[in-house]
Amino acid sequence: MIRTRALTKDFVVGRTQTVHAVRGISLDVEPGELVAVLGPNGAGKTTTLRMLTTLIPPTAGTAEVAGYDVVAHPDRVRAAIGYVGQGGAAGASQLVRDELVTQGEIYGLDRRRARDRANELLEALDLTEQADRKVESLSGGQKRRLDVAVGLVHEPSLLFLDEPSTGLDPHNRANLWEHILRMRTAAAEPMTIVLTTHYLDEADTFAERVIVVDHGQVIADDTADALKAELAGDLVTLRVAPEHAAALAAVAERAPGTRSVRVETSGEAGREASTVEIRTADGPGATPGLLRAADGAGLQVSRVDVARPTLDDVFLGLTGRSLRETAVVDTPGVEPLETGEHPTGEHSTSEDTTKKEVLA
Ligand SMILES: Nc1ncnc2c1ncn2[C@@H]1O[C@H](COP(=O)(O)OP(=O)(O)OP(=O)(O)O)[C@@H](O)[C@H]1O
Repeated sequence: MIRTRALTKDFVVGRTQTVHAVRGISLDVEPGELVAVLGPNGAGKTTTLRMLTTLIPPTAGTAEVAGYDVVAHPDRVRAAIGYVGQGGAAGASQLVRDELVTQGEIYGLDRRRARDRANELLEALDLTEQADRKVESLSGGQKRRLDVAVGLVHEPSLLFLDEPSTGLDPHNRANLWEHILRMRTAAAEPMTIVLTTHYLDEADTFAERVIVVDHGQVIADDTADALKAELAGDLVTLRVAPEHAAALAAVAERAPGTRSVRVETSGEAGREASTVEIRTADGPGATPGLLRAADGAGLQVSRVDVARPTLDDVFLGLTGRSLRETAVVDTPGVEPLETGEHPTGEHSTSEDTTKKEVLA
Protein backbone atom coordinates (compact mmCIF):
# COMPACT_ATOMS: atom_id res chain seq x y z
CA MET A 1 0.00 0.00 0.00
CA ILE A 2 2.95 2.29 0.74
CA ARG A 3 6.53 1.79 -0.40
CA THR A 4 9.21 4.39 0.18
CA ARG A 5 12.88 4.15 -0.63
CA ALA A 6 15.38 6.62 0.78
CA LEU A 7 12.63 9.23 1.01
CA THR A 8 14.24 12.56 1.83
CA LYS A 9 13.11 16.12 2.44
CA ASP A 10 15.35 19.11 2.96
CA PHE A 11 13.98 22.59 3.57
CA VAL A 12 16.17 25.50 2.60
CA VAL A 13 15.64 28.24 5.13
CA GLY A 14 16.92 31.70 4.29
CA ARG A 15 20.05 31.74 2.17
CA THR A 16 22.30 29.40 3.97
CA GLN A 17 20.50 27.02 6.26
CA THR A 18 19.16 23.62 5.28
CA VAL A 19 16.86 21.66 7.57
CA HIS A 20 17.17 17.92 6.93
CA ALA A 21 13.61 17.13 7.97
CA VAL A 22 13.45 13.56 6.57
CA ARG A 23 16.68 11.66 6.00
CA GLY A 24 16.23 8.67 3.75
CA ILE A 25 13.20 6.78 5.07
CA SER A 26 12.54 3.36 3.49
CA LEU A 27 9.43 1.52 4.59
CA ASP A 28 6.63 -0.72 3.37
CA VAL A 29 3.07 -0.68 4.69
CA GLU A 30 0.83 -3.59 3.69
CA PRO A 31 -2.90 -3.27 2.96
CA GLY A 32 -5.03 -3.27 6.12
CA GLU A 33 -2.26 -2.29 8.53
CA LEU A 34 -2.85 0.28 11.29
CA VAL A 35 0.45 2.05 11.75
CA ALA A 36 1.36 4.75 14.26
CA VAL A 37 4.32 6.99 13.56
CA LEU A 38 5.72 8.15 16.85
CA GLY A 39 8.48 10.63 17.59
CA PRO A 40 9.32 13.88 19.33
CA ASN A 41 8.49 17.34 17.98
CA GLY A 42 10.41 18.06 14.82
CA ALA A 43 11.25 14.40 14.15
CA GLY A 44 9.86 14.59 10.59
CA LYS A 45 6.51 12.84 11.04
CA THR A 46 4.33 15.51 9.45
CA THR A 47 6.82 16.14 6.66
CA THR A 48 6.78 12.41 5.83
CA LEU A 49 2.97 12.38 5.76
CA ARG A 50 2.89 15.50 3.60
CA MET A 51 5.15 13.83 1.05
CA LEU A 52 3.08 10.64 1.06
CA THR A 53 -0.10 12.64 0.55
CA THR A 54 1.50 14.66 -2.32
CA LEU A 55 1.24 17.99 -0.47
CA ILE A 56 4.99 18.56 -0.82
CA PRO A 57 7.47 16.93 -3.20
CA PRO A 58 10.39 14.85 -1.88
CA THR A 59 13.89 16.27 -2.28
CA ALA A 60 15.17 12.78 -3.08
CA GLY A 61 14.12 9.15 -2.93
CA THR A 62 10.84 7.62 -4.03
CA ALA A 63 7.40 6.94 -2.59
CA GLU A 64 4.61 4.83 -4.03
CA VAL A 65 1.21 5.18 -2.40
CA ALA A 66 -1.74 2.98 -3.35
CA GLY A 67 0.31 1.76 -6.30
CA TYR A 68 1.22 5.20 -7.71
CA ASP A 69 4.36 7.27 -7.55
CA VAL A 70 3.65 10.45 -5.56
CA VAL A 71 5.60 12.66 -7.98
CA ALA A 72 4.53 11.09 -11.29
CA HIS A 73 0.86 10.53 -10.42
CA PRO A 74 -0.21 12.82 -7.58
CA ASP A 75 -3.83 12.94 -8.80
CA ARG A 76 -4.17 9.16 -8.67
CA VAL A 77 -2.63 9.05 -5.23
CA ARG A 78 -5.07 11.71 -4.02
CA ALA A 79 -8.06 9.88 -5.42
CA ALA A 80 -7.08 6.76 -3.49
CA ILE A 81 -6.30 8.28 -0.09
CA GLY A 82 -7.92 10.29 2.65
CA TYR A 83 -5.93 12.81 4.65
CA VAL A 84 -6.84 14.49 7.90
CA GLY A 85 -4.25 17.17 8.61
CA GLN A 86 -3.51 18.86 11.90
CA GLY A 87 -5.34 22.03 10.91
CA GLY A 88 -8.59 20.25 10.13
CA ALA A 89 -10.28 20.17 6.77
CA ALA A 90 -13.77 21.55 7.30
CA GLY A 91 -14.77 25.15 6.48
CA ALA A 92 -15.88 27.06 9.60
CA SER A 93 -18.95 28.86 8.26
CA GLN A 94 -20.37 25.90 6.30
CA LEU A 95 -23.16 23.74 7.64
CA VAL A 96 -21.89 20.33 8.66
CA ARG A 97 -23.88 18.31 6.10
CA ASP A 98 -23.19 20.82 3.30
CA GLU A 99 -19.47 20.57 4.01
CA LEU A 100 -19.58 16.81 3.51
CA VAL A 101 -21.74 17.04 0.38
CA THR A 102 -19.39 19.65 -1.14
CA GLN A 103 -16.38 17.48 -0.39
CA GLY A 104 -18.12 14.48 -1.98
CA GLU A 105 -18.82 16.51 -5.12
CA ILE A 106 -15.18 17.67 -5.23
CA TYR A 107 -14.28 13.99 -5.36
CA GLY A 108 -16.61 13.46 -8.30
CA LEU A 109 -19.73 12.04 -6.64
CA ASP A 110 -23.03 13.24 -8.15
CA ARG A 111 -25.19 15.33 -5.82
CA ARG A 112 -27.47 12.48 -4.82
CA ARG A 113 -24.61 10.10 -4.06
CA ALA A 114 -22.77 12.88 -2.22
CA ARG A 115 -25.83 13.47 0.00
CA ASP A 116 -26.20 9.74 0.69
CA ARG A 117 -22.53 9.43 1.54
CA ALA A 118 -22.75 12.52 3.78
CA ASN A 119 -25.67 10.99 5.67
CA GLU A 120 -23.85 7.65 6.04
CA LEU A 121 -20.82 9.38 7.50
CA LEU A 122 -22.87 11.63 9.78
CA GLU A 123 -24.50 8.56 11.23
CA ALA A 124 -21.31 6.51 11.50
CA LEU A 125 -19.49 9.34 13.26
CA ASP A 126 -22.41 10.33 15.51
CA LEU A 127 -22.90 13.72 13.92
CA THR A 128 -26.48 13.44 12.65
CA GLU A 129 -27.78 15.76 15.36
CA GLN A 130 -25.23 18.38 14.39
CA ALA A 131 -25.81 18.05 10.62
CA ASP A 132 -27.59 21.41 10.23
CA ARG A 133 -25.27 23.39 12.47
CA LYS A 134 -22.36 25.51 11.38
CA VAL A 135 -18.98 23.78 11.59
CA GLU A 136 -17.65 26.56 13.85
CA SER A 137 -20.30 25.75 16.47
CA LEU A 138 -19.07 22.16 16.98
CA SER A 139 -17.15 21.07 20.07
CA GLY A 140 -13.50 20.02 19.67
CA GLY A 141 -14.36 16.31 19.62
CA GLN A 142 -17.24 16.77 17.15
CA LYS A 143 -15.03 18.91 14.92
CA ARG A 144 -12.35 16.25 14.83
CA ARG A 145 -14.94 13.58 13.97
CA LEU A 146 -16.11 15.81 11.11
CA ASP A 147 -12.49 16.11 9.93
CA VAL A 148 -12.32 12.30 9.83
CA ALA A 149 -15.63 12.18 7.94
CA VAL A 150 -14.24 14.63 5.37
CA GLY A 151 -11.19 12.39 4.97
CA LEU A 152 -13.43 9.39 4.31
CA VAL A 153 -15.96 10.95 1.96
CA HIS A 154 -14.64 9.22 -1.18
CA GLU A 155 -14.24 5.83 0.57
CA PRO A 156 -10.45 5.73 0.43
CA SER A 157 -8.68 2.47 1.09
CA LEU A 158 -5.86 4.33 2.84
CA LEU A 159 -6.35 7.02 5.47
CA PHE A 160 -3.63 9.34 6.82
CA LEU A 161 -4.32 11.04 10.14
CA ASP A 162 -1.88 13.67 11.41
CA GLU A 163 -2.21 13.84 15.19
CA PRO A 164 -5.94 13.10 15.09
CA SER A 165 -6.56 13.44 18.81
CA THR A 166 -4.20 16.24 19.83
CA GLY A 167 -5.98 18.73 22.04
CA LEU A 168 -8.88 16.43 22.89
CA ASP A 169 -9.60 15.39 26.46
CA PRO A 170 -9.27 11.68 27.34
CA HIS A 171 -13.00 11.05 26.91
CA ASN A 172 -13.08 12.61 23.45
CA ARG A 173 -9.87 10.85 22.47
CA ALA A 174 -11.36 7.48 23.38
CA ASN A 175 -14.56 8.38 21.56
CA LEU A 176 -12.70 9.43 18.40
CA TRP A 177 -10.75 6.18 18.46
CA GLU A 178 -13.90 4.15 18.84
CA HIS A 179 -15.26 5.80 15.70
CA ILE A 180 -12.04 5.43 13.73
CA LEU A 181 -11.83 1.72 14.54
CA ARG A 182 -15.48 1.19 13.74
CA MET A 183 -15.13 2.93 10.37
CA ARG A 184 -12.07 0.87 9.63
CA THR A 185 -13.73 -2.47 10.13
CA ALA A 186 -17.00 -1.39 8.51
CA ALA A 187 -15.25 -0.87 5.17
CA ALA A 188 -15.52 -3.73 2.65
CA GLU A 189 -11.74 -4.23 2.81
CA PRO A 190 -10.09 -3.28 6.13
CA MET A 191 -8.81 0.26 5.65
CA THR A 192 -5.10 0.95 5.93
CA ILE A 193 -4.48 3.70 8.46
CA VAL A 194 -1.25 5.61 9.01
CA LEU A 195 -1.30 8.15 11.80
CA THR A 196 1.10 10.31 13.72
CA THR A 197 0.64 10.84 17.42
CA HIS A 198 2.32 12.24 20.50
CA TYR A 199 0.25 10.04 22.75
CA LEU A 200 2.28 6.98 23.67
CA ASP A 201 -0.67 5.17 25.21
CA GLU A 202 -2.66 5.68 22.02
CA ALA A 203 0.03 4.15 19.83
CA ASP A 204 0.43 1.35 22.35
CA THR A 205 -3.25 0.48 22.57
CA PHE A 206 -4.51 0.92 19.03
CA ALA A 207 -1.66 0.60 16.56
CA GLU A 208 -0.73 -2.80 15.23
CA ARG A 209 2.66 -1.46 14.25
CA VAL A 210 4.69 1.40 15.68
CA ILE A 211 7.31 3.23 13.64
CA VAL A 212 9.56 5.36 15.82
CA VAL A 213 11.09 8.34 14.03
CA ASP A 214 13.85 10.57 15.38
CA HIS A 215 15.85 13.26 13.56
CA GLY A 216 14.21 12.34 10.25
CA GLN A 217 15.07 8.63 10.42
CA VAL A 218 13.24 5.45 11.37
CA ILE A 219 14.92 4.14 14.51
CA ALA A 220 12.52 1.29 15.31
CA ASP A 221 9.64 -0.45 13.56
CA ASP A 222 7.62 -3.32 15.05
CA THR A 223 4.56 -4.10 17.17
CA ALA A 224 4.44 -2.16 20.44
CA ASP A 225 4.83 -5.41 22.40
CA ALA A 226 7.85 -6.54 20.40
CA LEU A 227 9.52 -3.13 20.73
CA LYS A 228 8.97 -3.15 24.47
CA ALA A 229 10.25 -6.69 24.88
CA GLU A 230 13.28 -6.22 22.61
CA LEU A 231 14.31 -2.69 23.41
CA ALA A 232 13.13 -1.88 26.91
CA GLY A 233 12.35 -4.96 28.98
CA ASP A 234 10.42 -5.11 32.25
CA LEU A 235 11.61 -3.17 35.27
CA VAL A 236 11.95 -5.09 38.56
CA THR A 237 12.60 -2.79 41.53
CA LEU A 238 13.86 -4.36 44.77
CA ARG A 239 14.14 -2.29 47.94
CA VAL A 240 16.95 -3.15 50.39
CA ALA A 241 18.96 -1.59 53.19
CA PRO A 242 21.73 0.62 51.69
CA GLU A 243 24.52 -1.64 53.05
CA HIS A 244 23.09 -4.55 51.05
CA ALA A 245 22.50 -2.67 47.78
CA ALA A 246 25.86 -3.38 46.12
CA ALA A 247 25.69 -7.10 46.95
CA LEU A 248 22.11 -7.33 45.67
CA ALA A 249 23.11 -5.52 42.47
CA ALA A 250 25.86 -8.12 41.97
CA VAL A 251 23.34 -10.94 42.49
CA ALA A 252 20.99 -9.30 39.98
CA GLU A 253 23.80 -8.87 37.41
CA ARG A 254 24.32 -12.65 37.42
CA ALA A 255 20.60 -13.54 37.14
CA PRO A 256 19.46 -14.97 33.79
CA GLY A 257 17.76 -12.42 31.52
CA THR A 258 19.18 -9.34 33.28
CA ARG A 259 19.99 -6.53 30.85
CA SER A 260 21.00 -3.73 33.17
CA VAL A 261 21.10 -2.93 36.87
CA ARG A 262 20.94 0.48 38.54
CA VAL A 263 21.23 1.28 42.25
CA GLU A 264 19.59 4.34 43.80
CA THR A 265 19.85 5.48 47.38
CA SER A 266 17.69 8.24 48.84
CA GLY A 267 16.31 9.51 52.15
CA GLU A 268 17.60 11.48 55.14
CA ALA A 269 20.98 10.63 56.71
CA GLY A 270 20.61 7.59 58.93
CA ARG A 271 17.27 6.62 57.32
CA GLU A 272 18.32 5.97 53.73
CA ALA A 273 16.71 3.30 51.60
CA SER A 274 18.13 1.80 48.44
CA THR A 275 16.47 0.41 45.38
CA VAL A 276 18.04 -1.92 42.88
CA GLU A 277 16.38 -1.46 39.47
CA ILE A 278 16.76 -4.44 37.16
CA ARG A 279 15.81 -4.34 33.48
CA THR A 280 15.02 -7.86 32.42
CA ALA A 281 13.27 -9.54 29.50
CA ASP A 282 10.53 -11.08 31.63
CA GLY A 283 9.92 -9.39 34.99
CA PRO A 284 7.28 -11.71 36.46
CA GLY A 285 9.32 -14.75 35.35
CA ALA A 286 12.62 -13.43 36.74
CA THR A 287 11.39 -12.12 40.10
CA PRO A 288 11.09 -15.42 42.06
CA GLY A 289 14.63 -16.40 41.04
CA LEU A 290 15.97 -12.96 42.01
CA LEU A 291 14.33 -13.20 45.43
CA ARG A 292 15.66 -16.73 46.00
CA ALA A 293 19.16 -15.62 45.03
CA ALA A 294 18.92 -12.59 47.34
CA ASP A 295 17.73 -14.81 50.18
CA GLY A 296 20.52 -17.31 49.53
CA ALA A 297 23.05 -14.46 49.83
CA GLY A 298 21.50 -13.30 53.11
CA LEU A 299 20.09 -10.07 51.62
CA GLN A 300 16.67 -9.03 52.87
CA VAL A 301 14.40 -7.45 50.26
CA SER A 302 11.67 -5.33 51.86
CA ARG A 303 9.62 -4.51 48.76
CA VAL A 304 9.26 -5.75 45.18
CA ASP A 305 7.70 -3.91 42.21
CA VAL A 306 7.41 -5.24 38.68
CA ALA A 307 6.53 -2.75 35.93
CA ARG A 308 5.91 -3.48 32.28
CA PRO A 309 7.77 -1.08 29.99
CA THR A 310 6.08 1.74 28.12
CA LEU A 311 6.84 3.02 24.64
CA ASP A 312 8.60 5.89 26.40
CA ASP A 313 11.01 3.34 27.88
CA VAL A 314 11.58 2.10 24.32
CA PHE A 315 12.41 5.62 23.12
CA LEU A 316 14.61 6.18 26.16
CA GLY A 317 16.43 2.92 25.46
CA LEU A 318 16.97 3.90 21.84
CA THR A 319 17.98 7.53 22.24
CA GLY A 320 18.79 8.13 25.90
CA ARG A 321 16.01 10.77 25.86
CA SER A 322 12.44 10.57 27.07
CA LEU A 323 9.72 11.33 24.54
CA ARG A 324 7.86 13.16 27.28
CA GLU A 325 10.77 15.57 27.71
CA THR A 326 11.35 16.35 24.04
CA ALA A 327 8.42 18.65 23.48
CA VAL A 328 10.39 21.45 21.80
CA VAL A 329 11.43 21.72 18.17
CA ASP A 330 15.17 21.46 18.38
CA THR A 331 16.40 22.64 15.00
CA PRO A 332 18.97 25.31 15.80
CA GLY A 333 17.99 28.75 14.56
CA VAL A 334 14.68 27.62 13.10
CA GLU A 335 11.49 28.74 14.76
CA PRO A 336 8.59 26.28 14.83
CA LEU A 337 6.31 27.03 11.89
CA GLU A 338 2.61 27.62 11.78
CA THR A 339 0.71 25.30 9.44
CA GLY A 340 0.87 26.75 5.95
CA GLU A 341 3.87 29.01 6.58
CA HIS A 342 6.66 28.35 4.12
CA PRO A 343 9.75 30.44 4.35
CA THR A 344 11.42 28.52 1.56
CA GLY A 345 8.76 29.31 -1.02
CA GLU A 346 9.92 26.02 -2.48
CA HIS A 347 6.57 24.33 -2.35
CA SER A 348 4.02 27.09 -2.42
CA THR A 349 1.35 25.11 -4.25
CA SER A 350 -2.24 26.11 -3.71
CA GLU A 351 -2.94 23.10 -1.48
CA ASP A 352 0.09 23.81 0.54
CA THR A 353 -0.55 27.44 1.30
CA THR A 354 -4.02 26.85 2.66
CA LYS A 355 -4.55 25.95 6.27
CA LYS A 356 -7.28 23.58 5.20
CA GLU A 357 -5.14 20.91 3.57
CA VAL A 358 -8.00 19.33 1.65
CA LEU A 359 -6.97 16.74 -0.89
CA ALA A 360 -9.04 17.24 -3.97
N1 LIG B 1 8.07 24.35 5.59
C1 LIG B 1 9.14 24.18 6.34
N2 LIG B 1 10.23 24.98 6.21
C2 LIG B 1 11.33 24.78 6.97
N3 LIG B 1 11.46 23.83 7.91
C3 LIG B 1 10.43 23.02 8.08
C4 LIG B 1 9.21 23.14 7.32
N4 LIG B 1 8.35 22.17 7.74
C5 LIG B 1 8.99 21.47 8.70
N5 LIG B 1 10.23 21.99 8.92
C6 LIG B 1 11.24 21.49 9.86
O1 LIG B 1 11.43 20.12 9.58
C7 LIG B 1 11.62 19.37 10.78
C8 LIG B 1 10.57 18.27 10.85
O2 LIG B 1 9.30 18.88 11.04
P1 LIG B 1 7.93 18.05 11.12
O3 LIG B 1 6.82 19.02 11.20
O4 LIG B 1 7.92 17.05 10.04
O5 LIG B 1 8.11 17.28 12.50
P2 LIG B 1 7.07 16.44 13.34
O6 LIG B 1 7.75 15.21 13.73
O7 LIG B 1 5.79 16.32 12.60
O8 LIG B 1 6.87 17.38 14.60
P3 LIG B 1 5.55 17.68 15.48
O9 LIG B 1 5.38 16.49 16.33
O10 LIG B 1 5.96 18.89 16.24
O11 LIG B 1 4.40 17.95 14.54
C9 LIG B 1 11.52 20.40 11.92
O12 LIG B 1 12.83 20.79 12.25
C10 LIG B 1 10.76 21.54 11.30
O13 LIG B 1 11.09 22.78 11.90
